Amino acid sequence: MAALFQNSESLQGKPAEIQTALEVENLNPMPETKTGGSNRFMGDGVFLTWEDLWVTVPGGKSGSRSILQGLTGYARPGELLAIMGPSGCGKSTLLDTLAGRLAPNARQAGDILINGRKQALAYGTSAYVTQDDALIATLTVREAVYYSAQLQLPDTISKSEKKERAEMTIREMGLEDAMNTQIGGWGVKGLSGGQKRRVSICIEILTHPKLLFLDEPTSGLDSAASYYVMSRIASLNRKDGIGRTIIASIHQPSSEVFQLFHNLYLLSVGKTVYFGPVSAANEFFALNGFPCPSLQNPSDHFLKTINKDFDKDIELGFANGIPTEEVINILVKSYKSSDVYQEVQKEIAQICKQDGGALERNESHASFFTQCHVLTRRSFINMYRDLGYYWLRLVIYIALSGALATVFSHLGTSYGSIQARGSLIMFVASFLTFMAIGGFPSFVEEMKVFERERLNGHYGVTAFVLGNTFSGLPFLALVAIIPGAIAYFLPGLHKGYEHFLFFVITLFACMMLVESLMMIVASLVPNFLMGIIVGAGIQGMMILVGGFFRLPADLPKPILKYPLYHIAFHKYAFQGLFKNEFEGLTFPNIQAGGPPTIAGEELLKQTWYVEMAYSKWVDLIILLAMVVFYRFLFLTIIKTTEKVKPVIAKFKSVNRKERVQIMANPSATPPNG
Ligand SMILES: Nc1ncnc2c1ncn2[C@@H]1O[C@H](COP(=O)(O)OP(=O)(O)OP(=O)(O)O)[C@@H](O)[C@H]1O
Repeated sequence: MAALFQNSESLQGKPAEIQTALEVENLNPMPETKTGGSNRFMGDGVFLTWEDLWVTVPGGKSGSRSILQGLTGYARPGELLAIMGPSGCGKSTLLDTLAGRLAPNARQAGDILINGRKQALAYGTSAYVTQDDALIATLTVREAVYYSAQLQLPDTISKSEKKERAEMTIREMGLEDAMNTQIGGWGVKGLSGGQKRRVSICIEILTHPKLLFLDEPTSGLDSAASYYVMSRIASLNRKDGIGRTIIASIHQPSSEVFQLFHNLYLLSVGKTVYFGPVSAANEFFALNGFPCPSLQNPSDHFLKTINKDFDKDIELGFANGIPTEEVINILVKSYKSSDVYQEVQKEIAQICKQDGGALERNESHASFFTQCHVLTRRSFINMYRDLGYYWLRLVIYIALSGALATVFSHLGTSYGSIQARGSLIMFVASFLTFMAIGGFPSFVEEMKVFERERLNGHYGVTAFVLGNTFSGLPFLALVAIIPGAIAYFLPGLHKGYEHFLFFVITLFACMMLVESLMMIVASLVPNFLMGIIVGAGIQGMMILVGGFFRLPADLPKPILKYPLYHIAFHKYAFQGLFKNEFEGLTFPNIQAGGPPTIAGEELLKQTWYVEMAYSKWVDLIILLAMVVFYRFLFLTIIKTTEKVKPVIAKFKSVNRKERVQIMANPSATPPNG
């Protein structure tokens, strides 16, 4: 092995072969790329380096297990780096760590530098095609990519040019025939998994990002489509004369696809088995006693050699009769002592010496107004097409209002109608508003798309919140007016359109409040089931202390003293609706010895202890102010999370003592548990 790695001459011909292949395809006319020769002419490109990178998560006997162990490497402009390894070896974790998107429970240590500087990535500094496709299921391929183009490209580019850029990218990804097909999701069959992958790629390469991460871009694709897609990604390097830095994790590349890559990062159980030129990997394996059989795809051979998941299956046998764990250790050790590794370190030192500039955020260049406008339209179309977002709710609300109208039919103005009116209002203010929780699953899906687009810098948080708010208004109005009219007029609540208007606006405000509350929940608990439970629990508590089930004066002191009673929006909904209903009405009094009639105002004061110091319109204004406050709170939470995450990451770095422990006993904390 030493011969190969001491004599870099032996490596020189191979990139040229690859180069020739690429030039034939006219895809990737990049200059020679060999170990030790960084592309310094790529002045505007991004050099990414990482040294002694560790990632640990809670678990294992010692309380933490290491997913990545001391990884070192670099990615240079104009080059494609392939991260390969068996399933579960840490490929996605490496990409996430490099892209600054490590999971909250993980801790990292080691240096990741951009152009030789420490810089926090994410939120627009790079583009990342994640393993899961977070797309809006109701949009067609054309719409999804075009909306993205409108959000990401500057206002100076005309609409027709944006459309043309979007459609060209779709065609480049081989999706022309699916241009008008809905993406699809649960319940709606749309694109295949491989087609969705390609839509995700389209969206992220529209702006030709300087630093691009792709997590298994070819999963779900056949070998021809994989080659085609990877070729297009490689061809980004030809655009505008700027070299792009592209890092992709990849499973089972065909030999053709494999040759599109310049460097290979081979991982197993979180350790570096090999990092260097693709062309030299074969020799590295051969010199360590694991040569690739002729006629076998080298990438298949590498993965088979370092996959220990099936060691227990004697039938499959081991490479050269050696247990795979041992094979991995041999390769890891051998690599660490190779000249290639020395070259890698020299190269990193060279890169770090350069006075590179900080990587600018690739924030949306569309104006704030354009972002709001496009997001409102996109969200409106999604809400309109997604049956579960509002339409199903409208149907259920109509059915419930019909049931309400039947149960409370012919209310009249008898003494008994006092209690019936109170119960009807209570049902509307609590249960009908509670039902607004029904849009949560659709909202969670929307939040996944937001998370991806936000991290990739497509638009700002404020534009998203405004877009989502404006787009939902017509639907909420519809859900408030139609079922509201059924529940109001059929039983015969307080006559007069002013009273009906107040009833409908209160219902509308309460539903908006529940939606806003669920948005806050979704930003903190981004899990569908947990979110529903948390949201329902909070509302249940608010309903309970809202002043109907227990009269406000009788509520235990802590509930009144502490803010729960005052922040429970049901309090204002109950109060406002009760005032709206009872003020101005009189009822016969059946109690012996009392006056012949009871005024509604008396009932409000003496029976329900409603706060009469202010009018029902004040209650409504408080509700509307709460809507604004809740939306603002949602915005603040997202913005704060963005700022706090990098700070938390700093505090969570793996300390030296832990690293020493892991190194001393690596098998005690295997990345695969
Ligand atoms: N946040 C986390 N908390 C706990 N364990 C984690 C976390 N992230 C990753 N892991 C574990 O680390 C290991 C590596 O995961 P990772 O997703 O990086 O592997 P991978 O090589 O990308 O796998 P695949 O090819 O199957 O996608 C797995 O065992 C996984 O369960």
